[in-house]
Amino acid sequence: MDLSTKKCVPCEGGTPAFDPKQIAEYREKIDESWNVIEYKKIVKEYHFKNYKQTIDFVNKVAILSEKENHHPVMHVYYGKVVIELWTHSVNGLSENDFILAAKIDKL
Ligand SMILES: C[C@H](O)[C@H](O)[C@H]1CNC2=NC(N)=NC(=O)C2=N1
Repeated sequence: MDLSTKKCVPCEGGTPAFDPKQIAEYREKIDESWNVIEYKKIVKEYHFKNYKQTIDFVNKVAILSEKENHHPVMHVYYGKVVIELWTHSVNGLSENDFILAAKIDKL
């Protein structure tokens, strides 16, 4: 199943965050360059030639996030963006995080 073809869906309140087994399963569905941090979030660095390309990418991610109604934390540097994904409403990881990761990697 190509996660990038799925749509993020609002998390019902009370939905539990993914457990380590689910995280391991979904981890295999996204690029290996994503790192799982303490079973709480997934993080990936993107590198660019200059600041304009960096900001162009950030804007594309912002537009995608609005469309999916699922938003990453983005740390923006001169030629690098560090993207952190987790689901705030469950204070951990959900399928939405892995869907958005797959979509971001296709931008
Ligand atoms: C009301 C709105 O749907 C929610 O606040 C959405 C917005 N974007 C979100 N993004 C992320 N990463 N986690 C959320 O729980 C979340 N919730």
